[in-house]
Amino acid sequence: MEKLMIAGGYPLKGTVRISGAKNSAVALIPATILADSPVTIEGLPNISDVHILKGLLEEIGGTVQLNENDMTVDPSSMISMPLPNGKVKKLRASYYLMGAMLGRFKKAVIGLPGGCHLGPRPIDQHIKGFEALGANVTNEQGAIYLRADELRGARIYLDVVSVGATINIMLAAVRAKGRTIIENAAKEPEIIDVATLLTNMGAKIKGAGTDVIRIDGVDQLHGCQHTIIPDRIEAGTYLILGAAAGEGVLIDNVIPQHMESLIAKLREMGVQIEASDDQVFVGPAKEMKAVDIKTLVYPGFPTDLQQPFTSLLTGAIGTSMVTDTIYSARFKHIDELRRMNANIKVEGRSAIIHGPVKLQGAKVKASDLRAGAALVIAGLMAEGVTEITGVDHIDRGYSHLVEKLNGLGATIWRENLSKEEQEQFKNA
Ligand SMILES: CC(=O)N[C@H]1[C@@H](OP(=O)(O)OP(=O)(O)OC[C@H]2O[C@@H](n3ccc(=O)[nH]c3=O)[C@H](O)[C@@H]2O)O[C@H](CO)[C@@H](O)[C@@H]1O
Ligand SMILES: C=C(OP(=O)(O)O)C(=O)O
Repeated sequence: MEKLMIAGGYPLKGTVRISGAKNSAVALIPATILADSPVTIEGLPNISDVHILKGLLEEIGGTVQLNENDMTVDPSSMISMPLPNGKVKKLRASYYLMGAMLGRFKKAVIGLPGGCHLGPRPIDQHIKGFEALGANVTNEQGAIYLRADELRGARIYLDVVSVGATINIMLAAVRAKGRTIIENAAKEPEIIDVATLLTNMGAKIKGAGTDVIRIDGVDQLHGCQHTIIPDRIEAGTYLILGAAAGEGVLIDNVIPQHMESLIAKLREMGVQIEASDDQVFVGPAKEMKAVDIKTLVYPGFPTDLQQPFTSLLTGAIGTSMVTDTIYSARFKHIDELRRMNANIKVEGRSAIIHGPVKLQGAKVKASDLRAGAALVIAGLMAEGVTEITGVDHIDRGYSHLVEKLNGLGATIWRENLSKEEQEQFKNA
C-alpha cells in the first residue's frame, strides 16, 4: 500500500500530454467481446481499470496482449463464463460485460459493479433496456443473471440520462435482430467513441452523440483497429491545476470542444485560457474570482470535475457554490480539504466555499477517484507537505500522474505505508 507525498508551492510550468479516456477505455475493452476476430485499441491510458478489465477478458477465455498503450484482444475463444465476484467489484465499468456478453452469447452472469461511492448508483435503466431487448434479468445473491433465446430490437426510452445505460444497451443491441431506438440517450463524447469502434467492427449505428440513437442489428462483427479519444476529465484536471498552481501550462492531445463548460467557467474566474486544435494553454494564475457551478449531463459541467474544481475555488476571492445534480453524495473530499484549512460547508447537494484561503499541507485520505484528484490539486496549492492515502482510487483514472506532475516541476512522490499506517488506514 502506498501514499502520495506532495511538497506544495512549486509553480507548475511546461507541457503535459493527455492519455486516452478512461470512460471510453472501460467500454471499448468489453466491446471487443462482440467481435469474431482480433480488435486492437490504441492510445489506452495506463490505469488500473484497464488492467482489471484485461484480467476479466482473460477469465472468459480471451487472448489479450497489452503493451504500454495498446491492447489487442482476440475474442474468438471466449465463453460465457460467470463472473459473479472478484475483479468485477473493483470497478464501475464491469457492468459493460453484461451488455457485451448478452449481445454475443445471449447469456451472462455478472456481479454488481463497484466504482466510486458517490451516493446511490442504480443500474435499473440498463436492466430496463436488456429486458426490452428480450432478456430475462434476475438479481441472485448480488449477481445479475441475464438470459435470452434471442435479442430483438426495441424502442427504449431512458427515464434517466445515463452514460452507462446508453452504452450498455448499444452493446447488447448491435447483434440483436432488427432496429433498436434509444431515446433520451446520453450524449457524452465517450458514447460516440464506443459507437465509432462498433461501427468499425461492422455495426450499424446512427445518432450517437445526440439523444436518439438508432441501431440496426447485424449477425456478426469483425476485428478492427481503433484509436481512443483523449481523456477530457484528465485534461480538465490538469487545466484546473494549471490555474491553481501554474505559471503557464500547455495541455497537449486534447479535444477543446469536449471541455467547453470548464473553459467557460475558468474564463469567468479570470483565468487566461487559449485553445487551439488539439491543445489548451492555461496562463499564469492571477487573482481569481469566485464562481458558481452546477454539474449537468454533457455538454454541461461534468460531475467528474466538480471535486477538483472545488479545490481551485478555495483560492478564489469571494463565495462560490458548487452544486452536484448528478450524485447526491459526491462531497467526501470536503472534510479532507477542511483539514487543509479550506473554509467550506456542505448544504444538501451544494458545497459553499469561502475564499481565498492559503491551504496548508496535511495528512488526508482519498475516498474516491476525483476526491483524490481534488486533494492532489490542493496539495500542489498548499504550503508544506501533504500526504494522501487511498492512492488505489487515484490509480483507477490517472495515467502516470507522478511522472506527469514532476515533468511540470511539481515535487510529488510515492512512499510505502508503514505497518502502523496500514492499520490506521484500514480502521479509518
Ligand atoms: C465508467 C463511467 O463511464 N463512469 C462515468 C459514468 O458513470 P455511470 O454510467 O455510472 O453514470 P450514469 O450516467 O449512468 O449516471 C447518471 C445518473 O443517473 C442515475 N442512474 C444511472 C443509471 C441507472 O440505471 N439508473 C439511474 O438512476 C445515477 O444514479 C446518476 O445519478 O457517467 C457518470 C456521469 O457522467 C460519470 O460520473 C462516471 O465517471
Ligand atoms: C465516477 C467515476 O468513475 P466510475 O464511474 O468508474 O466510478 C469517475 O471517473 O469520476
